[in-house]
Amino acid sequence: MNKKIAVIGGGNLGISITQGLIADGFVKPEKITVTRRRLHLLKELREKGVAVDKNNVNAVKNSDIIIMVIKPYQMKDVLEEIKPVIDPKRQIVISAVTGFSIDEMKEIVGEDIPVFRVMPNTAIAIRESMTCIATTNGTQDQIDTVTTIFDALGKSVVISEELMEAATVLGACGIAYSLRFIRAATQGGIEIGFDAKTAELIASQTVKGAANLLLVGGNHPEREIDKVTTPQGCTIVGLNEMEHRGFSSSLIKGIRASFNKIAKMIH
Ligand SMILES: NC(=O)C1=CN([C@@H]2O[C@H](COP(=O)(O)OP(=O)(O)OC[C@H]3O[C@@H](n4cnc5c(N)ncnc54)[C@H](OP(=O)(O)O)[C@@H]3O)[C@@H](O)[C@H]2O)C=CC1
Ligand SMILES: O=C(O)[C@@H]1CCC=N1
Repeated sequence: MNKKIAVIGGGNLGISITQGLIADGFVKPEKITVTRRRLHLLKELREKGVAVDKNNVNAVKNSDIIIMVIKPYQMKDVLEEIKPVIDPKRQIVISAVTGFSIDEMKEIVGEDIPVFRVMPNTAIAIRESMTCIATTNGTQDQIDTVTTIFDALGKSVVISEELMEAATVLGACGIAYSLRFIRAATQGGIEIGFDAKTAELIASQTVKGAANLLLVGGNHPEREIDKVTTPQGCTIVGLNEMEHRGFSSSLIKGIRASFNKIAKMIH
């Protein structure tokens, strides 16, 4: 990709996005400027050739795409700071900031600046993110550009903004739910004989394989489950015991609890 990118907020997520973008040369390091106040914490990126700067205005002036990765309470001030140098004809603003709406952004930067909201997850660091993308004023060309960026960092889907909170729960919080499944499976594996490292390897690769049966194979989960569950076998016994104890139900209720919480955090 031959665009210049400013990553405003080089913290956990900003660094992960930058690392993902420069991996395999998708974007040349010198085309990216990452900003934060404590510049010394960007030493590793600087050593890889990424430009680092304390000055958000300079970074924005020199870029085509501006990615906001600061905390929600910092958004108003930083958007106001960069607003005078954003050129609506040439630039787009992408925000990964949880709970800051497109309307709130447009109120600060103006209606004519193309604004996107994205919800990636932390697997973006290894370019395996699921990223949901929303816009209300981006053109198809701009949507294609944003999609190309996040497809290079995993998979992406364009959704309506009303679904952003749901996307946060299923995609971003989902990393934690999935990892807790792997952790619990690992603990079960230890109980039935494996050392912790081997149990974790088996549990993790098994989850990856199961996910790929759907992503690569294109099948419905229950079809794949049917293939594993031998009549009167051990899988169905274990699976039914998990369901009797509320496996699917607890996941669905947990997702709803997260969703209720995010709704309260935002409104
Ligand atoms: N989708 C997901 O899975 C996740 C999404 N998020 C979202 O991403 C955003 C960032 O989260 P995260 O990376 O964890 O937070 P961090 O605190 O790690 O990063 C924010 C960075 O912004 C920098 N910063 C603060 N003020 C300014 C400023 N005025 N100009 C430039 N940089 C500034 C800070 O560095 P310094 O203090 O040195 O300036 C800090 O490194 C949040 O809005 C959060 O909601 C977060 C986690 C997961
Ligand atoms: O737990 C949270 O509130 C944030 C939102 C997405 C991931 N972490």
